[in-house]
Amino acid sequence: MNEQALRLGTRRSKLAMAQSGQVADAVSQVTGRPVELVEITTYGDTSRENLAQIGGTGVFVTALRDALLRGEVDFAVHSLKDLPTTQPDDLVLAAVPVREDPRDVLVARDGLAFAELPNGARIGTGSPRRMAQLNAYARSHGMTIETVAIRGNVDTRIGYVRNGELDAVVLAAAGLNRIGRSDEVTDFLSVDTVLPAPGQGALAIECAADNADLIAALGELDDPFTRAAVTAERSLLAALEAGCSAPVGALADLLADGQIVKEMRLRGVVGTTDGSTLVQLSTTGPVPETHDQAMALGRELAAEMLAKGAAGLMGERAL
Ligand SMILES: NCc1[nH]cc(CCC(=O)O)c1CC(=O)O
Repeated sequence: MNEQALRLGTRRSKLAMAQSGQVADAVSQVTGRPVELVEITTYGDTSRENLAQIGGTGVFVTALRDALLRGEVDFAVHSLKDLPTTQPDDLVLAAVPVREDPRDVLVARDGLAFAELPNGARIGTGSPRRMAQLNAYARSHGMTIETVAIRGNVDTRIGYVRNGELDAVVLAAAGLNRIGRSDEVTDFLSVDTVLPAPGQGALAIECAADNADLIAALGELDDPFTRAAVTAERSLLAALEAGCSAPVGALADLLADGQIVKEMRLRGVVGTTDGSTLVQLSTTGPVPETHDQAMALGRELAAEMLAKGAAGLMGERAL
């Protein structure tokens, strides 16, 4: 047994440390080698600028990828929804483990559910996708809400509710689960109301393309269904030519008849942040067995969404 430690490059945010720690344990199990966390600071961590202005969530990923390419670390763990859809040739996603809860959740004052928020409620989120869908829901249900652009880590966001600045914030269930704060959730938003970001709730374990032994070892942590689902979701995002800060939601899941998995369904949404227009479509097909088949499912839905005017809704990048 090779006892040399594997170096895992991670951001130092609480969420990144939590998910890297969990993956480190799993990698240790399958490789029999100790895993050492190497902290790397990214521009996205230090900048207080609006995410859309500094080039979207890719800013979190670049520094980790640079460390991988320089050989300073052996592998890295990313939130899949923060990964740009183009994969560099010299890096591979060696594993996409089983996805966590993909839903968005509400953390509101006084334990309120979304439908219980009073008129005029101020809801914080930095995500145009969440704004578009929350505003669309409010419009069609006779609610008035105000979506407020916020940034910061999970603690900062929840802090806006605790200090009374906002009535609620919207976060990903997976992130709260991973840092052990799921008890803060006051409402799980149905994916029929708010479709999550492509890849939300899933992690990607990335390493250098020439590291065949490590790729093979990490592959044991791969879940083929999660990989097929997130591949289809990200293919949709790429085919819409939307960036990671675009108002695009996507979720693929398996349709089963009893115990027997029949098909994969892919749902997609794109809208204006004020919620006045949403294009929301779904398609189903055989469960993809190859990367190309998963990509094709995403492209197919993108073509249908573009035919319904999706492109015109993505002009507004920021906020
Ligand atoms: N946008 C930042 C981000 N990237 C990944 C997660 C955690 C959830 C996940 O892994 O999908 C979060 C926090 C959030 O959106 O609340």
